[in-house]
Amino acid sequence: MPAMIEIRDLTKTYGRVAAVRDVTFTAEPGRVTGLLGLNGSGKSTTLRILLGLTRPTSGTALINGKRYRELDRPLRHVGAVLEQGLSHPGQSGYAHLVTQALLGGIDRSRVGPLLEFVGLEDAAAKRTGDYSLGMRQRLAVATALLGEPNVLVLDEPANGLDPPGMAWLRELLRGHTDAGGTVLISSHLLAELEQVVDDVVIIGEGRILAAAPLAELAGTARLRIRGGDPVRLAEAYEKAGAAVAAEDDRLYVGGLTPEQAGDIALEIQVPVYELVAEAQHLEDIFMNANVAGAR
Ligand SMILES: Nc1ncnc2c1ncn2[C@@H]1O[C@H](COP(=O)(O)OP(=O)(O)OP(=O)(O)O)[C@@H](O)[C@H]1O
Repeated sequence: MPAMIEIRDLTKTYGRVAAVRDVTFTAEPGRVTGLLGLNGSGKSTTLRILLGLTRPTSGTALINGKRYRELDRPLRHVGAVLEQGLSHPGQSGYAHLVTQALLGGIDRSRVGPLLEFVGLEDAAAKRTGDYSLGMRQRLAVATALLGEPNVLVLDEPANGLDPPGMAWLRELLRGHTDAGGTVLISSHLLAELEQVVDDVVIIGEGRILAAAPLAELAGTARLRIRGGDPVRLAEAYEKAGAAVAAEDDRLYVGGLTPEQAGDIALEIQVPVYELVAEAQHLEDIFMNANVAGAR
């Protein structure tokens, strides 16, 4: 079976607070899926349910077709890097990995090569309490890879990584998906994520605001239009099914090609002074989704 993550109709309420509401999305094999949201939007809750650390109020979160608790030898299916970090600061990186290997029923012979793989071979004997934040992230990634899982789940892995560390992580994740693995990564660092994700899931106040391939979201360039009668232009574009936002004397129009927008202006006899197709960055996509979600 291909490695994948399937979240369906997931809801989690804490008393009267709905941390996650009716969340549905999939993270597919061979692709890096980014789960994006502001603080408190429900990212961690979704990931914690996926990893069997929190019970959902309703709905399902499956890894390779099963709930985490139903997985036989879960570390062989899924490796996770969560925010809370490592438990024992007095242990060396090597000892930490050996302990985790033993707990997970994994041969300790994997530890040496893994330390090398994440670039910690020279720090293997050092106490993890003396590790830098970046080194701790590398060790957390090594821990996640212990069972050679085909699914990787990373909660805010970019925190604490410097630019070379980020480049290292990007390459590692790309290698994982090139080999057919699945990666789900949560973050609010949009510029960093933009360089690594294939698919984007935007979550706000516990709800999915957008879910699509990045290329599709970024490719739907919006048009910036300045014309003689913005009000009539906006009406005509909306009638044609476009999403229109006005700012000063400019309109931002989504869902039309430049040709369509020009033809419509000609039809209603409104002159156009400026018409620009703007490519969207992940940051714009994210902000637009949150603005639309708040309406
Ligand atoms: N154990 C809990 N008890 C009560 N409320 C909770 C609990 N865990 C999360 N929440 C609430 O659920 C909402 C979503 O929290 P969650 O941690 O999933 O967000 P997040 O997107 O991961 O944010 P962050 O980036 O800050 O970690 C928040 O309003 C939070 O206060």
